[in-house]
Amino acid sequence: MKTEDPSMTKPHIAVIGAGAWGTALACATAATGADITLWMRSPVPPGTRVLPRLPTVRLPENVTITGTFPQSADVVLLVVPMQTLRDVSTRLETVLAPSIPVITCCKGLEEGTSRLPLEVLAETMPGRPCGVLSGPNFAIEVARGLPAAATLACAELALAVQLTELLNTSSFRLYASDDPKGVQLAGAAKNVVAIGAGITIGAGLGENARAALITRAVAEIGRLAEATGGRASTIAGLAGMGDLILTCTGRGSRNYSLGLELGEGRPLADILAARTTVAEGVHTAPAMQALARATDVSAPIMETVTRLLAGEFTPDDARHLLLDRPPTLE
Ligand SMILES: NC(=O)C1=CN([C@@H]2O[C@H](COP(=O)(O)OP(=O)(O)OC[C@H]3O[C@@H](n4cnc5c(N)ncnc54)[C@H](O)[C@@H]3O)[C@@H](O)[C@H]2O)C=CC1
Ligand SMILES: O=C(CO)COP(=O)(O)O
Repeated sequence: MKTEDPSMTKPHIAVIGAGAWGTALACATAATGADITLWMRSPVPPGTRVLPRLPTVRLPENVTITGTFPQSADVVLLVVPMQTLRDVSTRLETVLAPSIPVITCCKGLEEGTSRLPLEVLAETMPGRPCGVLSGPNFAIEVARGLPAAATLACAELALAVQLTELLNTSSFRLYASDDPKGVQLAGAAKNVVAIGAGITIGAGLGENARAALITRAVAEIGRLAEATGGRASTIAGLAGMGDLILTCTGRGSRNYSLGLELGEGRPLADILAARTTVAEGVHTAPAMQALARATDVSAPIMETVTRLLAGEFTPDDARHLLLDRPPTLE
C-alpha cells in the first residue's frame, strides 16, 4: 500500500474575502500550484467558478470556495475592505492556529482610529506573524495573469522573504521589504491622492496639475510615513510611486473615477449610492487628515481632499489642491 510522503504535501494558501482583489489573488496564487481556499461571506451555488466581482474570470481548478474560516494554512491573505478588517480578523482569530502568518492586502486606514491595517491586527491577532502586500495591481489584470509586481513587507525581513518565495509566480512578481509601516501608509494614502487626481481632471484643471499633484504627494506621503515609523524611501517603490502612477491615471481605479465624478460636480452621496464596490479613499481621507494633525505633519493634499469630500470645498475650489500655498523650496 502506498503511503503519502508528508514532505510532498502541497502548500495551502487561504484567501479571506472574494471581492475583486481576493478573487484576483486566488487566481494569481493558484499559479504556484498550491491548494487555494477562497473564503466568501455570501454563499454561492455548488459548482460556481465565476464570482460576481470579476465576472469575466474563471477560477482555476485548484481554488476551492468556502464559507468556513480556515483553522490552518501555510499563509492567510486577508482581502476585505479596510473598515471591516477589525471585525473579520477578530472572528478569524478565534479559529486560526496562532502560528499561521497573516498578510493584509487592505489599502486604507481605519476610520475613527487612524490605525494602519497591521496596527488593527496587532490588537485583534496579538503575537501572530503578520505582513502586508501592496503595489500597483488592478485586480482584473492580475486575475488574467498579466504581468504585475507588488511589495510584501514584514517587520522581520526573513519572514517577508519566506512569504515572497511561497507566493511569487512568473507573472506576479513579489519584492520583500522590512518596512511594513511605509508600505501600508503608501497603499492607504494613494487612494486619497487618486481621488484628488480625479477631481483635478474632472474639474478641468489639466494634466500638468495632476502631474504636480502626484509628485507633491510623494513628498507628503514620505513625511507621513516617517511620522508613523516608516521610511520615506519606501514611497519611491511599488507601493508608493508605482501605485500612485497606476491609480492616479487609470480609469479602472474606483478612487480615481470617484474623484472624476466629484470634479465634474456630482454630489458624493449620489456617486456612492450608484456603487457597490469599495472606494477606500473616502474613508481613509479623514483618517489620514486626523493622523497628519496628530503627528503635526504638513499634509495639504490629505487635508484638501478630506474637505472636498466633506463638502467644505466645491469642485470649483479644486485649485486649493495645489495653488493656495505660498511658494516654497522643492
Ligand atoms: N480591486 C483592486 O484592484 C485592489 C484592491 N485592493 C484592496 O483590497 C481591499 C478589498 O478590495 P476589493 O476586493 O477590490 O473590494 P470589493 O468591493 O470588490 O469587494 C469587497 C468584498 O468584501 C466583502 N465584504 C464587505 N463587507 C464585509 C464584511 N463586513 N465582512 C466580510 N466581508 C465583507 C464583500 O462581500 C466583497 O466580497 C481594499 O482595501 C482595496 O483597497 C488592493 C489592490 C487592488
Ligand atoms: O489598489 C488598486 C490598484 O493598485 C485599486 O485601486 P482602486 O481601489 O482605486 O480601484
